[in-house]
Amino acid sequence: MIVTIDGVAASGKSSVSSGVARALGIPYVSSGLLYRAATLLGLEAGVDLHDAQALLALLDTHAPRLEPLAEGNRVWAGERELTDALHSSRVDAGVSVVAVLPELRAWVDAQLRTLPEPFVAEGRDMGTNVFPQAGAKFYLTASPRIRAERRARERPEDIPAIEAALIRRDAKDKVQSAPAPDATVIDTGPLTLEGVIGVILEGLGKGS
Ligand SMILES: Nc1ncnc2c1ncn2[C@@H]1O[C@H](COP(=O)(O)OP(=O)(O)OP(=O)(O)O)[C@@H](O)[C@H]1O
Ligand SMILES: Nc1ccn([C@H]2C[C@H](O)[C@@H](COP(=O)(O)O)O2)c(=O)n1
Repeated sequence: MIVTIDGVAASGKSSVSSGVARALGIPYVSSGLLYRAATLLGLEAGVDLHDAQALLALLDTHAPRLEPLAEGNRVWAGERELTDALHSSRVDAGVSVVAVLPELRAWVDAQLRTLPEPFVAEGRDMGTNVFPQAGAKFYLTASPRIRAERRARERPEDIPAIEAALIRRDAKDKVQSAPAPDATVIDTGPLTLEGVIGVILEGLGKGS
């Protein structure tokens, strides 16, 4: 079984997916971390983030791999753990450039499609492009202000700066971020994290 949870930036995809995965006793898969890993490696090597061939060469050398655990995904490049470095504002600002490159999308999709079921997959195009056959699909939204207020609890920048960056990233990610026609769209704005997880479990017939 595959459950997909897509949505806009900072809409709660990874927190919600982790909660749903733990309730189901299966892993979740954070596809955005692979785009973030490619971005981090590109920034560290000083390559042009528009240069797909240079990025693919780095991915070939460092071979980053996703460890999809229910409590939180980790990314490794050989013995080095990249996870903590993947959510900096620098990576946030560059990742949308990398994520529109067809060659990079093909690389991420190929990694994801090797993973053994069952799992919850979160990202932008899990329900549309990568796993169109998924048994259940959800799509999370919330206003930019609410998302910025939530994110401000974990970043040093102030709410207006985070909100502006989220609006910019939404625009850049728009092409690959449309909800699947058969996805249940959830406005998380008025809901707590536990509330969103509860709505999804209810939708899966696993509610309490
Ligand atoms: N319904 C909610 N109510 C309150 N806080 C929430 C809710 N959903 C998520 N959060 C909080 O919002 C922040 C962003 O959530 P999270 O990192 O899961 O989003 P994301 O969509 O995976 O982000 P990104 O697109 O940047 O990877 C976290 O601090 C999380 O705890
Ligand atoms: N399936 C996906 C997952 C992610 N992306 C892009 C869009 C984001 O800007 C970036 C990081 O994702 P996040 O950690 O914010 O979920 O990667 C995508 O295009 N497709």
